Amino acid sequence: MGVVEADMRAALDQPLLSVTGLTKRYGARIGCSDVSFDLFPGEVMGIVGESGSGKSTLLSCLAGHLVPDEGQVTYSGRDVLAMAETERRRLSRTEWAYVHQNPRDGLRMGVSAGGNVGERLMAVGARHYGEIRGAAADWLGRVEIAADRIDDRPSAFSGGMQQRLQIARNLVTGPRLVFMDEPTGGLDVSVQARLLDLLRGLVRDMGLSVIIVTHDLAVVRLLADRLMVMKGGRVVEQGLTDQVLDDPQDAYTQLLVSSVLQV
Ligand SMILES: Nc1ncnc2c1ncn2[C@@H]1O[C@H](COP(=O)(O)OP(=O)(O)OP(=O)(O)O)[C@@H](O)[C@H]1O
Repeated sequence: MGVVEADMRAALDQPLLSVTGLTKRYGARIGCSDVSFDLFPGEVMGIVGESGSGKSTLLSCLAGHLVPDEGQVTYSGRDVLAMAETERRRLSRTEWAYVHQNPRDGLRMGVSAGGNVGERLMAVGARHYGEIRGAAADWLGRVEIAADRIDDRPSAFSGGMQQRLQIARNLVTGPRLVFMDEPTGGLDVSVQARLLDLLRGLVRDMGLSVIIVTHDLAVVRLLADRLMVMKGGRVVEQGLTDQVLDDPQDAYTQLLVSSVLQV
């Protein structure tokens, strides 16, 4: 084995994100409690659980939108919670991305579709107008938005198109770690299926590491390598997605899986 290959193997053996004992309280109420897991490069982890189980709180703590009360988060060997705000912001613009459930929260509605994608490149230093527009056009194509819509504002787009635009805006800078909060929530079933297919292709092609929060087990079945089930702020079960869904060990997971099968 060559030195470069050995180095790459060693890097892949290290978790990209390592979380230990993460706890967030809202006064006396528990948001999430004692959450621990490792996420490896190129891995997709799904977080499922009923409403109020702590999924969004956990994702917000991981992405740096909320400060946890206890625990450790290490990204690529760096202590995220000890980072200066400027450094964490830089990570959020470069190596991380965050896809919101509501595209309006992740897009600038008053800026054209091309501008929405292009300004992310400018935020990481791109200056050449022709190249920025070229990259934006390329990314609109990758998320199946017609080239002649590049100058339209997102408010003129359907919900599914807005979500695809939000994904393009997030991925244009080539992040390594993407946080997704119910990315298919609020969309029609047929639109969801198309979006999921697109997401799956992008995740695979770009080798992305993803943490995806959803209440939809079909979404994790399709996208996630590993699955974490939450209830009352705690992780009740985690493991390989197929294993957890086909042979759930925890009583709550069994209920969750069987309730979906009965629908
Ligand atoms: N800003 C807040 N102030 C007080 N309590 C909060 C706040 N945000 C969340 N909580 C509480 O923390 C717990 C976890 O909520 P969280 O929103 O993380 O769950 P969730 O699994 O994401 O739910 P949903 O699927 O409905 O978004 C709940 O008991 C909730 O009431």
